[in-house]
Amino acid sequence: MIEVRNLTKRYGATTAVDGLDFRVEPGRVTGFLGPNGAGKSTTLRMVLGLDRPTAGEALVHGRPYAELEAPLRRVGALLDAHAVHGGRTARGHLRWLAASNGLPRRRLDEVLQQVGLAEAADRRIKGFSLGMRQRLGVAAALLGDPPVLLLDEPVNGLDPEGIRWIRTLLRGLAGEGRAVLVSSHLMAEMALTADHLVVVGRGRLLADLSTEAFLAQHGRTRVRVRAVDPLKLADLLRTSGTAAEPVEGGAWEVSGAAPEEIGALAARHGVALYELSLLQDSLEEAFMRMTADAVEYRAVAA
Ligand SMILES: Nc1ncnc2c1ncn2[C@@H]1O[C@H](COP(=O)(O)OP(=O)(O)OP(=O)(O)O)[C@@H](O)[C@H]1O
Repeated sequence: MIEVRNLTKRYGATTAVDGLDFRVEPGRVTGFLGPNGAGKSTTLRMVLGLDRPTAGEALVHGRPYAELEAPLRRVGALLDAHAVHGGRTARGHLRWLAASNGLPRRRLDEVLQQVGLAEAADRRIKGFSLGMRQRLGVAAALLGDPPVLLLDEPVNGLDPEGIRWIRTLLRGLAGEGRAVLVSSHLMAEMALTADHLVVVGRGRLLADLSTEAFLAQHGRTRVRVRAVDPLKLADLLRTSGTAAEPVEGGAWEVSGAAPEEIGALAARHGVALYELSLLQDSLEEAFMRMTADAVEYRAVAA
């Protein structure tokens, strides 16, 4: 388990992480989300002992990372897929990591197989595509068979098949009871992968709840309705007291009413419908709405 308590990091006048508190529980994938500059990477670096907190603490299995014995057996991490020696082969890179952590040699072939790099094991990393480097980074994270995994943007550079592979892998690892923390900007992907979300903005905690609860709290639902006679429908909606907005193609989007209510209303007034459907915000839309005030850099309209 990862536990972050009042975690704070200041760089001069910039407060990158501002009193964060959250836990990453075993048995689920926790998505770590936030706009650019929100403090995600800084937090992950502090969890891994690569940066020292200005205040507060980040604990893995109840201890700071630096105090863990054989850390690769306790927590696996993928931070920067480029931070590898290009002159080494994939197997050479993993062999060096395994030796420095006292891990058995048989793990090399197991993880190379698991990430789909068995064929490329003896090629030099400098010839690897970004996707292959990501896979190698995942292999390194899995090498010690750790109960905690921490991955910063693991799907960067992966093609659709690779993205699907990461999703299945992470869900499988959580299914085995591991604690998985994964940061990503790809909301559609997070909606499919993460059971739980920790959302940060300007270094502060904005939300810590299940993906389902996040969507229920921050996503809107509307009813899309389209009738044979658009003018009749418009009149009906206007007099019904619902909040309705016209959209393209003569359709309307109604908020604050269920499809059943709109359908029954239309039937009572003899308005034949072509379409009646419930629209739910995607995780991306819900996320954009909740973080709108916490975006550090945004395009300003000229
Ligand atoms: N070494 C550093 N020195 C000074 N400021 C830093 C340093 N590292 C990060 N920052 C600042 O801290 C803030 C948080 O940065 P961080 O990289 O943690 O955000 P992030 O959420 O990971 O962003 P992104 O999604 O863009 O990767 C930013 O304002 C950044 O400029």
